[in-house]
Amino acid sequence: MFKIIVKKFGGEALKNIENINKIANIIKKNSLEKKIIVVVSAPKNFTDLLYKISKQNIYKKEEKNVLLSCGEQISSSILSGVLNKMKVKSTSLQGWQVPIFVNKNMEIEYIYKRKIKNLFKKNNVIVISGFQGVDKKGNIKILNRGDSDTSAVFLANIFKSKCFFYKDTDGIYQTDPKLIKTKKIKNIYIKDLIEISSLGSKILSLNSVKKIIKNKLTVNVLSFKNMKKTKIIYKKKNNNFLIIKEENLFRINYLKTKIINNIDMIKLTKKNIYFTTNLNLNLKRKKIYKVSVLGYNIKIKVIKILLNIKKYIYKNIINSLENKFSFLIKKNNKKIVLKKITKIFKK
Ligand SMILES: Nc1ncnc2c1ncn2[C@@H]1O[C@H](COP(=O)(O)OP(=O)(O)O)[C@@H](O)[C@H]1O
Ligand SMILES: N[C@@H](CC(=O)OP(=O)(O)O)C(=O)O
Repeated sequence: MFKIIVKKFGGEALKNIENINKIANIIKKNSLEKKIIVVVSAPKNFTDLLYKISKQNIYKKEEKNVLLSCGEQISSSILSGVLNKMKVKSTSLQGWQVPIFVNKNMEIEYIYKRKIKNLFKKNNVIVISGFQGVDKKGNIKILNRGDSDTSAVFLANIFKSKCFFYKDTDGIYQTDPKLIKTKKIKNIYIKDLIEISSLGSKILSLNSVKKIIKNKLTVNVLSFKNMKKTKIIYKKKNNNFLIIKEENLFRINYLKTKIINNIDMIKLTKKNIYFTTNLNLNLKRKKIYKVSVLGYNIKIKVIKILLNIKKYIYKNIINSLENKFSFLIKKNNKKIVLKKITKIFKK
């Protein structure tokens, strides 16, 4: 059998025709030696818009799924069209055409290989819509937010192929490089990616990281602009990675997460502060961000961080665990807080 590789392109890569041309050139180059499964998500912000539309209470569940999955259909058809125009033999497939079976928990259950294999007899590239599939009754189903990464990883697993995730950043940085200037992390231990993703980080979805680990898949996260990357490693090195993650509580539906429901103030020692408290509901109307600091040996820095950013912390809601430390701030203070923390870790 011919060699297959999987390449996943996200919202950034598909947000305009300039980027689409760029990624089509990357695909074209590789398609000379290998068969390529390309997994796409919706153009940037498109799914957010569809979610807003779907909030109107007029749609049945089946129609909602059709609506929310249509961003990926736009991406896959356009990209396949651009590839064919460049003389790359390509075709597009939606989740139901493959088919990719999705269960009621919005998880991929099974993917049929036959159609993909057959189409590779006449095509070099198959562009598959991520984030979507079909149920046993033939209804279109979607996955969880961010899970077009998971579509890519499942496809890589059934074809035992390598998986490449193309981003607009050239790797994983200490914090979002679009917000402030920070250091790039050269290597990241795969299990640390779980921590990062479970905090709602945008790098790879949590479900996809779990699947990567379970099936020991080879993955790369690289830039579609310059091909630079952060290496994902399977052996733990003594690197003291550090990620500072900020997230808008309302985007990730924070009120549903465990941290908030569990604990009230527990312990305050010289080195560690172990407390958190329930969010009060009027928080809902405020623009509150959760900032999390992740990494080895961060505990000893917690007091220092707190002293530096005390005045920005919102209502002292703090939570510190093994390698994690989180607190809430108001949106306007995001940049200054991130700058202050990165400075502490520079020393
Ligand atoms: N620690 C980080 N390192 C790198 N990028 C980050 C980090 N935190 C947030 N980002 C943001 O994640 C974005 C890429 O993720 P995402 O939007 O999921 O990509 P896509 O959907 O295009 O694949 C980047 O544009 C970057 O601004
Ligand atoms: N479009 C879907 C799926 C996805 O994974 O998107 P992205 O790869 O752009 O994060 C979402 O917004 O959830």
